[in-house]
This record gives sequence, structure tokens and C-alpha cells, in this order.
Amino acid sequence: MAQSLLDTMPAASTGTVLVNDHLNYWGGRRVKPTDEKNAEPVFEPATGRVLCQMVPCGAEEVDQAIKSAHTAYLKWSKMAGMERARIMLEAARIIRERRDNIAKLEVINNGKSITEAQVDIDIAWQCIEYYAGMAGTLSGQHIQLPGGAFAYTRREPLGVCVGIGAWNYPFQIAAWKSAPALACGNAMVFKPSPMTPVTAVILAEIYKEAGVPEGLFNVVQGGAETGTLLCHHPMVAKVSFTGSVPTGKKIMEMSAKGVKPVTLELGGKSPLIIFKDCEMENAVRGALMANYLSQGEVCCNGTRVFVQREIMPQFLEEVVKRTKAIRVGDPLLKDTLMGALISKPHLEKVLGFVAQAKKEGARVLCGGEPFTPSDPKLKGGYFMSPCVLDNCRDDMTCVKEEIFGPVMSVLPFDTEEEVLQRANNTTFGLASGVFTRDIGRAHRVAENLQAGTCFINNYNISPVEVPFGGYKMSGFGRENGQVTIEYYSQLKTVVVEMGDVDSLF
Ligand SMILES: NC(=O)C1=CN([C@@H]2O[C@H](COP(=O)(O)OP(=O)(O)OC[C@H]3O[C@@H](n4cnc5c(N)ncnc54)[C@H](O)[C@@H]3O)[C@@H](O)[C@H]2O)C=CC1
Ligand SMILES: C[N+](C)(C)CCCC(=O)O
Repeated sequence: MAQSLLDTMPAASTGTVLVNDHLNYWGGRRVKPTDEKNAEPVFEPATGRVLCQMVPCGAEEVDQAIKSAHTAYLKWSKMAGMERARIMLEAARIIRERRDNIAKLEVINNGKSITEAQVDIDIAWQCIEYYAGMAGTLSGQHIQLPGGAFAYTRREPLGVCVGIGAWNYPFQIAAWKSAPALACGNAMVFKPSPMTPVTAVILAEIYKEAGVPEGLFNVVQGGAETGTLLCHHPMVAKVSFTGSVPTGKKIMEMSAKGVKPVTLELGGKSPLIIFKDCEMENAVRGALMANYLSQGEVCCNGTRVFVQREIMPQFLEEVVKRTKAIRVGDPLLKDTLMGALISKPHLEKVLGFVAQAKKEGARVLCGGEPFTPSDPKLKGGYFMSPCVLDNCRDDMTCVKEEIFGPVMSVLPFDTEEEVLQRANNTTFGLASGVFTRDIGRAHRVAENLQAGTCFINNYNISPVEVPFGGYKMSGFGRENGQVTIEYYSQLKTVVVEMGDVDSLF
């Protein structure tokens, strides 16, 4: 069924698509929701039109999805790692083949530009390909003990893992969570954000087509209530979450009741530090990459841009010029660089941050206003012009809180010591960045920034080989990279005696 929805994508344009397929998926097929009276409309951000209905799953449905995952887990976990690898590689291949159609559907549901969505889908199949490569490498240690005795360790899967996703990278988040989980021999029940329910189901269908056992990757729809049911379910072994800090805390509390390990990818207010010896052209590009991907709705964005005072005028001039040139509009058009924000309330929240910043003394150098593209079909869309704020101070709301929109706050600094102290003066610690030509300084700053990632002379690139995750209240656990295998598996120690038992009794 979804294949037919994907097949209609080449002809699809903004404002034309309706999704009528069922959006739940378990037992290897799309499942009709039981209680349609709780349906919530899902909007196409670029037009404000209803795209589909999202019907939250109740306890019975969540239970069915988890049981279906458990049945698949029993088969999948016993397969050779190499066999799991082969199936995952096939899934990656199918995604690559349908990349443009999946990206289009992602744009229609999420509002980001097609160019970005294509990159997101590429990162998704690369992630699955990467962990396919690791599925055959799982191994333990052999430890020699006295008298010929020895021990060995085995890396074993956890069981049924739950993934709970945010709306900013709907397909990619589902891939980032499922790829390492599946590589290790786990099954997954994934709950997308209620605002972006459409593409995770496509991933479920692709895994099935590639040959995973029925039920290995399932999708349940819903919001907080459905998420709560997932976290409390006794057959769930682990929860991996991407979203806000307040929800992350709740996930951790709920998981604590069942002593379930959690991975939390939470918000940020990351610093980007630009020293006067930087290569200016690259620093400006980096600042744009750090703030405007996905309409600024990115957890690791470098939204506090610290610029050394001597180069501030030159930096601002260039950044403002480039920001004004960003073409906002129909996200399915190739030359659009910024699409629509996720929802009307979210757009209003972001504009509210800009109004508050003005009140607290910031100066708007450009943007920060609702934007209505000239195309009449886009007049109900959630667009705004990207914004640069100057005259910012560390105590302003726009500098302290995660805005999750295209709003860059620029702050002057004088010395390395001062900027490090100010950059670290936050409860968040997801990412950070530094632009300088002094390699000693670059690595010193990287060492001293309290964040899970530090980009030197770039920002917001995300190769799947590289671990990603937070310090402090930005969460813990990692996604991507080799290390993530440890977050989706557990270690068994087997101790082997070769002699007689030397009993103390
Ligand atoms: N770190 C990141 O990547 C993200 C950060 N955010 C931040 O969070 C703000 C609010 O966005 P939301 O989508 O409302 O984030 P959220 O953190 O409330 O939702 C994220 C996911 O958690 C689920 N959820 C919500 N309450 C739950 C509960 N009690 N138990 C289990 N699951 C639950 C949601 O349905 C969604 O799938 C944004 O404006 C932004 O500042 C949002 C999305 C992603
Ligand atoms: C892909 N990347 C690095 C720009 C963002 C991924 C993290 C997120 O979910 O916001």
C-alpha cells in the first residue's frame, strides 16, 4: 500500500497529497486503528492543509505491537550476524533506490526543503549500511585465569527496544535508532511524533521487504499517552528517546520503575565560537549551517554565536547579507533553501522568542517575521524569515533557552578564557563549535567545552561513523559510531572452571 503512496510521489506537489493508508505497523503489515474517535489531524506545514489523521494507539494495540516484536526478536536474535547484515544491507539499498520519493513525503509532512530531506534520507540508509557492517563483528573477550580456567564475554541483545522520535528528522531518527538495535539482534517498536507519523511506516515496510522477520520493526502512533504505555510495558527492555528535556526526564522516571536503560537525545543551546584568526568565509558558512538547517529546528544547532569583538562588524555584515538571501518558500522546489516550521503554535512560539528578545534589548538585524510566500497555495503555511539578533547578552531569554527556530543570537567576546566560561555557562551540553586557524587553540577549546560534540572549522555535519550525544541535561548515551553497539546490547560473562571446585565450606 505504502509502495503505491511512494509511487505517486514523482507527480506530487505541495498541497496535493492526502495520506489515507493506515499508519500503524506490526506483525509485518499496516494495521487499522481500533478507536478512530481519538483521531487528530496532521498538517502539511507548507500549506496548513490537513494531510492525514493520526489515531493514537491504546494499551491493547501497544501490547500487540510489543508482543509481535518479541516474537520476531526470538528469531532475529538467533540468526547469524552476517545474515542480519545481509538483510539490513538490502534495506539500505531499497531506501537508496527510493530516496527521492521518501524525501518528498518527508517534506510534505515536515516542511523542510527537499534538498535537506534528500540528505536526511541518505544519512538514514548510510546508518543502516554502517550498522549492517557491524552486525557480523559483535564479539567478546577471552580472559585467562589460573589453573587453565578462563572466562569469556558475549555481547547479547537486550530484547524489545522502544524508540520514541521527534518531528524534526522523522525518517532519520527512526533509522538512527533501529539500525544499531537491529544489528545487535534486538527488535524495535517505534513511536514517531504525532506531528510526523507518515515516513516511519515506510521504513517498517522496507525492512519487511528486505527480509526481516514479521514484527521486527513496528510502528505505533500516538503522543504522550502512547509513549507512556510503551515505557511502562514489562516486555520492553530499553527506551531510546529524542526530544525535549522535560519529556526526557519523564521517560527516565518511567524507565526507572522497570530498571530499563535509556538513551536520551535532548535539547541544546550550543555555542559556536569564532576567533578573529578564523577563515571568515568558512566561519560565516559555518554559522549558517549551525542555525538554519531544518528551519532551525535542530537540537545540536549552534545558536549562541560568540564572535571576537575585532571581527564583529565584518562578520555581522556577511552573515546578515547571506541570511537575507535565503530563499524561503515551497519546500518541494529545488531552489528553496528554507521551508515551513512544523506547526502554527510552534511558529508563534518562535516569533514570541524574537519579540521577547527585542523587549530585553536585542536588535533584530534581519528577519524574525512571519512570511507569506507569493504562491497563493502557501498562504496558510507556517513560514518565517530567518533572523539574526545582535546586542545580545548572556542573561537574555533568547540566549538561554532553546528556540528551535531560525534565530541566531550573536554575542561579542574578548578572550579565550572568558568565552569558554560563558560558553559552558548553560545546563545543556549537546554540541559546540570553534573557528580558528590556530590548531593549538582549536584543540584546547575542544577539550574545555562541556559538550558531547565539538566541531572544529565546520558545524552540523553528521557522518554516521561518528558518535552523537549530549553532556549535562542534553542527555546521555550515544547514537551512531561503534560505541552505540554498547547501548543496544548487554555483556554476559561466562566463567569456566577446568579443575576441581575449591570450596570454602
Ligand atoms: N532534541 C531534539 O531533537 C528535539 C527537541 N525538541 C524541543 O522540544 C520542544 C517541544 O517539542 P515536542 O515535539 O513537543 O517534544 P517532546 O519532547 O514533547 O516530544 C518528543 C516525543 O516524545 C513523545 N512524548 C511526549 N510526552 C511523552 C511522555 N510523557 N511519555 C512518552 N513519550 C512522550 C512525543 O509524542 C514525541 O514522540 C521543541 O519546541 C523543542 O524545543 C523537540 C523535538 C526534538
Ligand atoms: C542531522 N543533524 C546532525 C543536523 C541533526 C541531528 C540531530 C537532531 O535530531 O536534531
